[in-house]
Amino acid sequence: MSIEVRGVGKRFGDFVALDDVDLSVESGALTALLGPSGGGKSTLLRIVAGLEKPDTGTVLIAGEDATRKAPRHRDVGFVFQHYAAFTHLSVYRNVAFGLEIRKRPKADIDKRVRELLELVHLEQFADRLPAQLSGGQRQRMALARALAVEPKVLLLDEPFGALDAKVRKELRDWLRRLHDEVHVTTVFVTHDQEEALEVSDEIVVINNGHIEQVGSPDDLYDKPANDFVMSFLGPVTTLDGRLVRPHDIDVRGEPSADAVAATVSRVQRVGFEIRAEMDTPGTGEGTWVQLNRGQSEALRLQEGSKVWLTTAPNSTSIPAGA
Ligand SMILES: Nc1ncnc2c1ncn2[C@@H]1O[C@H](COP(=O)(O)OP(=O)(O)OP(=O)(O)O)[C@@H](O)[C@H]1O
Repeated sequence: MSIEVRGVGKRFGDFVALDDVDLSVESGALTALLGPSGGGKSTLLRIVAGLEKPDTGTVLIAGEDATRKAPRHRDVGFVFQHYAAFTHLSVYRNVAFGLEIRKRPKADIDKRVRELLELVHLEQFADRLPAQLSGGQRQRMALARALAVEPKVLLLDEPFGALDAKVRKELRDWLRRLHDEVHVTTVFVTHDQEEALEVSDEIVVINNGHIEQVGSPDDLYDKPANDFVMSFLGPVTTLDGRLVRPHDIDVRGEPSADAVAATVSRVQRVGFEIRAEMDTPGTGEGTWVQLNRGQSEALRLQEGSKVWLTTAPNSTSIPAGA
């Protein structure tokens, strides 16, 4: 079901957490709210969930005005980072909880819980207590519990935030596959650009209570609206007054008309890549370039090498300070 946020503002005292935010989330999409800490992502998610009241504006869920509805009347499921499971109830009973309080027939509850445990790959852990699960398994249980009551919308606040890098990666692949199976409109908060780029259909970049840009991962990466979005989505450097990705700079050993002359000031190997820092006397700011080992060896790059830099054809660049 679609979500429409119109003119939403929220202050905490004098502090403006959200400033006149408009957002449309398409039915069935997997959308990331991405941005730095304190930007307003969680506040926006909590307003959609009904856990926080906006000062101004409206929230529509599936076309209906939900602004004044209590969370339990919004048909949303949510999962937060520090998910509070019922510690004394089994995994099965945790997932069944929402259905039990809605007094669904026992046989229906059993069927639904078994289906969900299978979906989240926890069928063999039905009788365990939450404390006997790993962090990743607990998050999957939380998702099964949120999905149990068939919400129209699933809201996830940093769902994998507290987990180590490998488990996060597994869970986000799994979330993508799960979403492809169940297609529930899902919005998740993350400050991790890789997580957003990898998993979502659409990314909403939020900073300082404003939406900076909304688009597909490719749109945002290839056509950033401003230097904030460009910098937030991946590494950047400057060349000739423009912001450019360091792997989009071509390094040549010979001068050419459009190239900027530079001197290598430092060469550093980081795993499979080579990072070369450059002094570009004509243009002020230093530039750094990402190369692979073959490229670096072919150019015999070392401190003091004279090189010429251009941006690769079809690469993304925007004026610095846009
Ligand atoms: N209940 C509150 N009272 C006062 N200030 C608040 C409250 N909730 C949030 N804020 C402030 O509003 C701003 C936005 O917070 P929010 O949690 O939405 O940011 P976020 O983008 O989700 O950040 P993070 O990634 O750190 O969770 C922050 O500066 C925060 O300190």
